[in-house]
Amino acid sequence: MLKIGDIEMKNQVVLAPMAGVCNPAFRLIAKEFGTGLVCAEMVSDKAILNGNKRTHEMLFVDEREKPLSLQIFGGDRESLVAAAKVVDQDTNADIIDINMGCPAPKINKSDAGAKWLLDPNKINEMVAAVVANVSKPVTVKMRIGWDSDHIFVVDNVKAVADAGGKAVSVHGRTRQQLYTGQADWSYIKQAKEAVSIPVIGNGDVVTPEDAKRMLDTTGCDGVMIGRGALGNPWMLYRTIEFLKTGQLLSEPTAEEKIRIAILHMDRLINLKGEHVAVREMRKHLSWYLKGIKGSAKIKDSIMEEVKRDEMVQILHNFLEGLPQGELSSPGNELEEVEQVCSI
Ligand SMILES: Cc1cc2nc3c(=O)[nH]c(=O)nc-3n(C[C@H](O)[C@H](O)[C@H](O)COP(=O)(O)O)c2cc1C
Repeated sequence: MLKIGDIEMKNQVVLAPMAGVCNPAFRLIAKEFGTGLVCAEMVSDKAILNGNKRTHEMLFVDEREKPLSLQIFGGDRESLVAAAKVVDQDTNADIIDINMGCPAPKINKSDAGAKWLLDPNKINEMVAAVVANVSKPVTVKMRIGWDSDHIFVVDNVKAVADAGGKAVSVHGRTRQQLYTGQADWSYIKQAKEAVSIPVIGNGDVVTPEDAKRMLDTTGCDGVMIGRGALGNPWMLYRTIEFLKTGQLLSEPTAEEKIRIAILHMDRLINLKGEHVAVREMRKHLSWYLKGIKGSAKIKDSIMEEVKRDEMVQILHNFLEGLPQGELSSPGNELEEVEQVCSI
């Protein structure tokens, strides 16, 4: 089981933090699909300290999302500690996570994200300073290293553990790799063997079988899923069920995908208003529709749509035009979904 500090997750499946994706609308869906721990998108320490309205919204945590991990990033110890204190005292988050994996040049230029990976001593001092100033458990999410010549993952996870960090997530790629190549899970195994705090493995888990293979081959305590869950929160509950029972549930029907996509859009509208939400939803809809035969022909109209009701109409018209077989496949997955999730 996955336990971080005193917080026990109900399973080992973790939704990865994803900027532009992991807001309360999607996190809640992931939670309703059974996910043990959901992570919020990263928030800048400076933005937290400046306290603008948008950042304040990013710190909002719905009671139903708990346990939830809220991730902050920054390159300066003082401001990271100060931002962590705000998250500790003023938010409903359960865990404070520090980003040490972001490869964006703009972020690395200010010594934040993956830049930390070059110096285990700095990591140790910074994590210790955050831990000393907050009461919530502190965790770190990192890549294995900066580039193939600077892979300090073992020293870095030890630095986190020695500083009082309560868990570490390891994405099996270097900063230089960005998202290319394949995540190297052997480093996740090395990390797990180096520390006694929980290690959450991450990188290229796109099927329930991948998740089991990662747990079995690395010995990690939890499995973090990012891109595999985009437009596909079923991946999360199918993984949970597969790990629990060994049973591989069938994929959702087109009808089910569209039902959840509309629920996602409506929650996003509640959160951000129709103007922003419908535009933001375009990318999600293209993910939800992936793999549904014939969906390419509505992609253009979705990309241009600005109104919720018209978007729903496009989706319903598309569904009506689908042959019966596309609506319900042989497995009774609608029933399976209802059993597993509460929506
Ligand atoms: C759209 C997107 C946004 C991301 N944003 C964050 C983020 O805010 N914080 C973070 O630590 N990682 C972020 N990541 C990295 C993921 O958390 C994860 O480490 C990476 O996608 C590898 O896992 P995967 O193969 O399961 O996708 C992001 C990834 C994607 C695709």
